[in-house]
Amino acid sequence: MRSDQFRPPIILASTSSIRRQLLSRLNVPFDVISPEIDESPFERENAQTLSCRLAEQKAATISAQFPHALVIGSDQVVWIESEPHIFIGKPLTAARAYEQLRILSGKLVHFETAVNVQCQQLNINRTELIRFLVHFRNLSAVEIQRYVAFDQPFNSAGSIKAESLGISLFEAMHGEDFTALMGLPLIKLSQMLREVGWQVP
Ligand SMILES: Nc1nc2c(ncn2[C@H]2C[C@H](O)[C@@H](COP(=O)(O)OP(=O)(O)OP(=O)(O)O)O2)c(=O)[nH]1
Repeated sequence: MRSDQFRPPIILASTSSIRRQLLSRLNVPFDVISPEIDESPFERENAQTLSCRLAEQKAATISAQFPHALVIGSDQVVWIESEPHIFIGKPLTAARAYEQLRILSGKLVHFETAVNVQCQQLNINRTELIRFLVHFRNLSAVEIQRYVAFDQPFNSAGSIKAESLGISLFEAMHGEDFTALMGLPLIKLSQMLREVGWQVP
């Protein structure tokens, strides 16, 4: 699509404040509408399939109501290298954040972040999955307590805010896009938006 053609309005299908902050970095106008979907995994569903399916479902829920809009959905699934069928969600409380970080201490942890962009009217529907790997340090109980009290990562899958003090919990990290670790892969999303005619930058 040429960049001077009709550009559908953008809707971010999310309840996540960090996703809203991240999308704002791309300097495109957008609205935010929360999708109410069941995020439970299917029987024997792996992390990559789950992440892509939920990102698509979130966007589809909003796209059905606004077929003319370009809807963005995203989902992140976190799992430990040694236990691929146990998914780590958002802790929601300090106690569960503390518990999660005790489990993640010293482990190799995968953050699978999918992003879906769809527009019914323009017959667009594309999903990309960006993987990010974090090797957590061996964390003491006191370090975990101090961290949880400081960052209060209750709405972050895996109980970390990597852009904040969470980075001090890492031994190493590997991935092509740090914003994918934070919850919305902006390098890939920028490319997807350009391909449907949005000028980013
Ligand atoms: N601030 C921050 N948030 C993170 C980080 N890593 C993950 N998150 C957040 C992004 C998402 O809001 C959340 C991952 O959970 P979900 O993918 O289920 O999204 P959530 O339910 O929060 O929002 P949504 O499904 O989009 O309405 O964790 C991080 O390093 N920093």
